[in-house]
Amino acid sequence: MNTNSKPNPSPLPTKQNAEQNPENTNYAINVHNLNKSFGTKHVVQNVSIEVKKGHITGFLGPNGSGKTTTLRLLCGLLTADSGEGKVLGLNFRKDREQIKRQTGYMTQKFSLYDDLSIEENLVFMARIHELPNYKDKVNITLNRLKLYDRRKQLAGTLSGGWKQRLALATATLHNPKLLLLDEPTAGVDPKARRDFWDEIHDLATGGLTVLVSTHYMDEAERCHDIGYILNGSLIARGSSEEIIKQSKLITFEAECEGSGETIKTLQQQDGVISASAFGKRLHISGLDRDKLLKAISNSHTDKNRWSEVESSLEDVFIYFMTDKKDHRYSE
Ligand SMILES: Nc1ncnc2c1ncn2[C@@H]1O[C@H](COP(=O)(O)OP(=O)(O)OP(=O)(O)O)[C@@H](O)[C@H]1O
Repeated sequence: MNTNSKPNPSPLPTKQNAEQNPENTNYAINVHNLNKSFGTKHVVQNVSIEVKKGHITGFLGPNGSGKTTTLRLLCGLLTADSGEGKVLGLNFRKDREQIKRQTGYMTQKFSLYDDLSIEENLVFMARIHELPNYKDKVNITLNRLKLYDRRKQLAGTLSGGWKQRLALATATLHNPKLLLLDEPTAGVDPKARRDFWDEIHDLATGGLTVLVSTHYMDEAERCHDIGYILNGSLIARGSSEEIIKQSKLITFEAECEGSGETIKTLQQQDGVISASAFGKRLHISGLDRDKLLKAISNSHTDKNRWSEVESSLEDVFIYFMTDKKDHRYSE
């Protein structure tokens, strides 16, 4: 299956309704028709997004689809070419400085000073934010993120998980109302990722609104809502369950080891959007049940081993990335 080209499919229904009123104070973000170009490249195209206060929204999409640019536009780090609306109750184009002050931003590279200790990194950040009583705030943050015992350790000597924890500490030290996380768990182990997400949920329960860009399905499932961006357009928006349902994707699974040949045969069948092996299971997805059943019978696998299962978020995202236009969003 050729997945190299990435066309823009027609948008799926998004969660847009009367609640979009920019004055609605339940929303931390309520921005419409956001556009941004770099030279001739239209990187963010008419993106409209609303995020409730205290919600965690995940942005997914292929590399270069515009996730980071969208995050940066929303928090005032980049200027939009056009668009309107409010972020944290402020005009997102005119009040960028105020929005930035109330935003925490954690990048994939963690932006730490390796030659400073954990505590010195936090003190430095506190001074940048001109925080009053900064020593108290640093101590509270050290304790909250369980960094106190290591506070004298140089950041450059920390493992990936501890660096991530320190980066989260520096991004939240000033008690922001909005937290942006750009692929925050790339390269950290599963335990550190889990602890990180527990902390993010605690912060959200306390009212912090979180936007996170990620390539991980399990992280997407931990978000309250997801936005899928393809070629600069927001093509799907909702909870993971809603996105799976909206896609109308049908998936069959078989308990058998799939040889490369079987998978190849399945991939070439009419109506098959994706076919792949997961350990001892084969998985095929498409939009037309009859065509999928025909593909199964053409694949020389035991028909009785196949059963229809609920599509996963990963199945749906692979579907969004395929170039088989004839399969898209057919009723
Ligand atoms: N400052 C810039 N100047 C020119 N082009 C840029 C700039 N920032 C981003 N781009 C381009 O805009 C497009 C979208 O980039 P962006 O970083 O938003 O994508 P992304 O979805 O976050 O990608 P990834 O998953 O790889 O991080 C890419 O083609 C990128 O090269």
